[in-house]
Amino acid sequence: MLLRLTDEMKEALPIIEALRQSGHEAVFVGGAVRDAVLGLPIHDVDIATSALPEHTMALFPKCIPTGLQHGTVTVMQKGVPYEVTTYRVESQYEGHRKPKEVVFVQRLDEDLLRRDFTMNAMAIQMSGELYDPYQGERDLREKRLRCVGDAGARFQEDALRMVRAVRFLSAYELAPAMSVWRGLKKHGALLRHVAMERVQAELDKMLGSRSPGRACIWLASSGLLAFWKEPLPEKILNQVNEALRKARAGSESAMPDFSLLANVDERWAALLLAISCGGSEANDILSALRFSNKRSTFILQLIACQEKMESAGHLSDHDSIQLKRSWTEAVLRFGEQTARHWLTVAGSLPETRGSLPKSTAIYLESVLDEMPVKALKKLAAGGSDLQKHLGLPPGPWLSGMLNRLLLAVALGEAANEKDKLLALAKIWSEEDQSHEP
Ligand SMILES: Nc1ccn([C@@H]2O[C@H](COP(=O)(O)OP(=O)(O)OP(=O)(O)O)[C@@H](O)[C@H]2O)c(=O)n1
Repeated sequence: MLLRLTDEMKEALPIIEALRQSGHEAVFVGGAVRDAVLGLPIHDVDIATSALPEHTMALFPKCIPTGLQHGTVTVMQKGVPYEVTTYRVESQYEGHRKPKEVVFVQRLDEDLLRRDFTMNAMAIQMSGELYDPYQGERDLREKRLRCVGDAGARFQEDALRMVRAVRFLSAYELAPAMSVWRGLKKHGALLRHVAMERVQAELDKMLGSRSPGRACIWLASSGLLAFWKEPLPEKILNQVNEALRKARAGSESAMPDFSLLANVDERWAALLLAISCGGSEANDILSALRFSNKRSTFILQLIACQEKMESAGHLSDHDSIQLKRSWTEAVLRFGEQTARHWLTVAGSLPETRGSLPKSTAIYLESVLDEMPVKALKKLAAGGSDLQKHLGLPPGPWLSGMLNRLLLAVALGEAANEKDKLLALAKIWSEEDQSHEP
């Protein structure tokens, strides 16, 4: 079968030509080949070669030995990095305590044989000819996910492949070959040996793909969630499985509308909310998955913002003063950017999980646009102005007073002028003192 090389592959042709001129084989492999066969946009172009890493390095002045023990050299071509990996096989699985050994080989079909799925075990020559010894193209045409050779052996070699299977099933709308499904059910527990960082990266790709809702449902039916290295508390695991089981039974309407969310962390927040996780359950899941502080803070803030807005009620009642007040407090607490992200997330939620009606989102957006101040640093009076004016030493009262003034200005109940704010603070502080016992 002859394919048209994609533009990204054409850009990488000089690397293949140079390797071939020095007497080595070199071909395109991996996900780019799979996506090119499907006519989908391709991401990273990977190259496999019969050349040993030291030969590849000697050929290209601009290269980085990114994974020499695995035979991988990153070659820079017009500022773009390409992974060039020597044909290799791995020693057979002998239990997780024994590290696998990489052995370089001379033949492409041997290299393809060690790969996970038939659709990932194809190669494209520089002529555009497809090399497909394990019928990956036929499996793709027939919408089937099949392992290269024995599924159990492939999953034992690398248990993360079971999570990859779930991603591929959903992203490419495939059905698992019987052997793949049996393999998933039989070897799920091996996932306990996989570092959570790798699981997280795979789940990120899943959630970032075209059909995260379907992926979640596959994930639940595969049973893989029970076998994380960092296990989820039983209660949360049951809750997640139950929510995903409902989503499966009630079709995708129990899932967020992920197509509205471009950002993967917005998708995480929407998913966690859709499966009824509050802040503390979400925190447990994100820390088990080793999310960075920055990412989990953002996701947890989106969840906290939803909880705050839901507790205000009236999400469909624009005239509610309480709604405007809660929204203003939320913007000041979580910051303008997070509040805007929340509007998108809340609009994507299923109706059963407090979805934000479009008309309310438009109203809240206009409130936000017109808010006179959105952060403390924009307040016309600062902490030292207040201390001086009220003649009080610094203390916890100060931040309370500043936030009270900020809210009044943000709600349009006070002007953002220093003299007026100081006068207001004086009145409030006198009132507070008169109420003290
Ligand atoms: N656990 C794994 C990971 C990768 N591969 C092989 O290495 C290739 C490249 O892997 P990677 O870049 O991680 O994934 P892709 O298949 O390219 O998919 P995507 O780009 O969507 O992540 C895969 O196509 C597959 O042939 C494998 O056999 N087993």
